[in-house]
Amino acid sequence: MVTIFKVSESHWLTPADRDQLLPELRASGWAEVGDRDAIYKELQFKSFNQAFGFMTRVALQAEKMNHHPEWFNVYNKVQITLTTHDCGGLSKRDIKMAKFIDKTCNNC
Ligand SMILES: C[C@H](O)[C@H](O)[C@H]1CNC2=NC(N)=NC(=O)C2=N1
Repeated sequence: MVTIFKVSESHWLTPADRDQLLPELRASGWAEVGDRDAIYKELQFKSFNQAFGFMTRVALQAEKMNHHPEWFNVYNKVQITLTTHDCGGLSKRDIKMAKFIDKTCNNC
């Protein structure tokens, strides 16, 4: 008898998950936060208009996923921290959101 464990997307990432999933995000500019189990990236756009348009698209995705970034915007810069509050650290939702962010900002 095979037992299949379905791990929810908001489950804490195991070390093996991290070894598999984080290198790709590090390569696109994400960094692990020193004092939190979270990942961080700074984005710079051509204008505030571009930055806010990006934030609008991410906000809609956040609502769709029920997974919200911690972010800070000054003019054309957006600082983003991703972590899963429900599990107190990184989960697959953070990986999914980071990939969406990278796709949406066209490697800005
Ligand atoms: C009540 C609501 O569903 C939860 O608080 C959701 C909302 N958005 C969230 N966003 C993030 N980043 N982590 C969460 O655990 C989370 N949980």
